[in-house]
Amino acid sequence: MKGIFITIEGPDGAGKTSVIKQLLPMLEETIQQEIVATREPGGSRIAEEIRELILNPENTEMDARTEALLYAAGRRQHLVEKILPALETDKLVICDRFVDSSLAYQGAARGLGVHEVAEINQFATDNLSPDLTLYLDIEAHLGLERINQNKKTRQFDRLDQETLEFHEKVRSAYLEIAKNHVERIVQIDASQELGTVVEQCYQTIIKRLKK
Ligand SMILES: Nc1ncnc2c1ncn2[C@@H]1O[C@H](COP(=O)(O)OP(=O)(O)O)[C@@H](O)[C@H]1O
Ligand SMILES: Cc1cn([C@H]2C[C@H](O)[C@@H](COP(=O)(O)OP(=O)(O)O)O2)c(=O)[nH]c1=O
Repeated sequence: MKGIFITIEGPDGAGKTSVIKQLLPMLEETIQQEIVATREPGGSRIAEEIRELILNPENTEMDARTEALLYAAGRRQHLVEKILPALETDKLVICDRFVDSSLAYQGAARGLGVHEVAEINQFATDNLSPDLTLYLDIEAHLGLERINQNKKTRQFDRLDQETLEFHEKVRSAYLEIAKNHVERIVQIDASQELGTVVEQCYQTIIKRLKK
């Protein structure tokens, strides 16, 4: 498999969606390889249906393990339908969120255990790990402030109902995961101006592609 698998991670409001939007045309201009941009939760028809179920603000009674299993199930379907076929045909796949999100949100913040959630995801992904992960780091309250400022343009989902404390746990878990996987994860300060964050992401990807 010659494709390259890049994931973008970070707390809510870190700027993942905004960064990817600007990054794509920059990459398309400079590299020959075809790019497939996708996102989790979702990214395929069945996985988008699972996304609706997980993020529906009315599903307040959803159990934490059910939530973790649904994310893993959606991930499996998305992987089989979209990511693996792209990698098998040598494409560059850029995915907004992947397993690290489940480790941080369900494993750490929900308290299910990072190790336990890693195990169900190893089953779901058959141990596929990204070649590179850009971790956009931001303090939880800053990410939430960004989202609140732009509430009208963004859908309010079930995880947005969580407390600041929950989002702080997410961020601490990401920092720990990044520290433990320096060979794969590059940490970028997402509190900088958007243009600077995009440029740093771009340079990191180009450096990885030259390897
Ligand atoms: N570097 C930045 N500086 C200031 N605002 C930003 C920056 N990056 C993103 N934003 C704004 O913050 C909000 C959340 O960004 P978004 O890209 O949706 O984040 P995410 O996908 O990580 O949740 C958006 O309104 C976006 O315009
Ligand atoms: C992929 C994934 C996302 N999530 C959460 C993070 C987000 O709060 C929510 C929706 O993800 P997303 O649509 O990426 O939201 P945002 O643009 O705010 O980052 O799902 C998990 O809890 N576990 C996971 O495995």
